[in-house]
Amino acid sequence: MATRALIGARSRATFRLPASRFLSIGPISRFASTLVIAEHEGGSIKAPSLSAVEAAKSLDKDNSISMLLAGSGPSLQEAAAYAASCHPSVSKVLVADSDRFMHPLAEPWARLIQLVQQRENFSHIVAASGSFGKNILPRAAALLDVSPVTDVIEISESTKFVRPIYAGNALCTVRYTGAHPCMLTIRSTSFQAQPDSTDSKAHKAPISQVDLSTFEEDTIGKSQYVKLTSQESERPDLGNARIVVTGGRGLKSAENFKMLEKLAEKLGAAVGATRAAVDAGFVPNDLQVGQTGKIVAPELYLAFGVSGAIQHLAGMRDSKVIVAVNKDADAPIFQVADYGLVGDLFEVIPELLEKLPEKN
Ligand SMILES: Cc1cc2nc3c(=O)[nH]c(=O)nc-3n(C[C@H](O)[C@H](O)[C@H](O)COP(=O)(O)OP(=O)(O)OC[C@H]3O[C@@H](n4cnc5c(N)ncnc54)[C@H](O)[C@@H]3O)c2cc1C
Repeated sequence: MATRALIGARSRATFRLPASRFLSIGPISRFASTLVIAEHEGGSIKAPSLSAVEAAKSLDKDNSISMLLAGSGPSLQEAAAYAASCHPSVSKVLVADSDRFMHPLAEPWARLIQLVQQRENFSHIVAASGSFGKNILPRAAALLDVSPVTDVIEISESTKFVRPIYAGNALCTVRYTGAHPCMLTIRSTSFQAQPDSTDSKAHKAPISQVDLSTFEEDTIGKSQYVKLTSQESERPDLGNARIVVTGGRGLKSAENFKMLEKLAEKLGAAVGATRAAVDAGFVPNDLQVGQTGKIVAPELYLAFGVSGAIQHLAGMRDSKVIVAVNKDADAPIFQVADYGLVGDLFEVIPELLEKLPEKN
């Protein structure tokens, strides 16, 4: 192997700013009753929505948590049955069954949230901060005339939240003093659902159908569902993977990314990429990690040929262990890495592939 140096100086300091007022219209006064907007697939609730329930739990110890599911067909009913027993803190499952909600378009979903809120008057509405929640929640907030608090990573009181600002370089504490409902998107990596909280045997919440007879179509909605393009892969989902193997511009081509895919297969890991790698067309943009991509916090994050720009760090700096391989000893990624290897990735990856056993 060529000469390499191991360096490992981790400094992931973030500044904490004092609490600031987010809005000042009038305080939320009563106990929390929270609506969690849930995303479902294949008859079960997606993991980030379970994290949203976990976050809702921290709003108030007496919080009553309802989950809203929408869609149509047998998979919706299956998901509703799953939702009823997916988490002991869910006290009710609301189901909106209509072809309008077949696809996650913001317009009909936002109208649905407005309708449900007008009837149930929840104190809080929470969704995970993925593309689903980020698409729907702000529009619903506009219809309800409130300002959402986004990307919450910590809840200390029912109206006091911590969220990252300046691409994750500072943490800001905000107090929501607006009108009902207080609407939040939460980072699922900060509210991991506990394994024992998904015990399906002990708990069954009641399921009720949302009456859609007064549902108003959004007449100004301009988006249209065209098609879903998704990659068939046995690798874990990037957002929830325990190990993430990320490649940057240093990989140089789409062809070279295949090495990284092999490594991910051996490690049972998800593949991630920097924006530069995505922009260069090496991989599709759903693999992008960072400020404008996915936020991940796996147990192990391996970065190959990644410089460590702040916009990339914003998406992975909370990973438990960070390993970086870069030929430039001054690359900023080494400032957040627990283990750093100064070396050529075109030597390191083949050597790793050779030494790691095949996955059973
Ligand atoms: C508003 C905004 C939002 C952004 N959002 C994101 C985001 O979400 N995610 C994101 O990633 N970026 C984002 N960016 C872009 C970001 O600023 C950087 O440009 C990008 O992260 C750089 O990607 P990179 O590290 O792959 O490329 P580079 O910065 O070009 O780094 C490539 C690295 O590879 C190393 N290298 C080269 N060859 C080898 C080799 N053979 N072996 C080992 N190492 C090698 C080099 O030393 C270098 O450090 C955003 C930028 C802006 C302005």
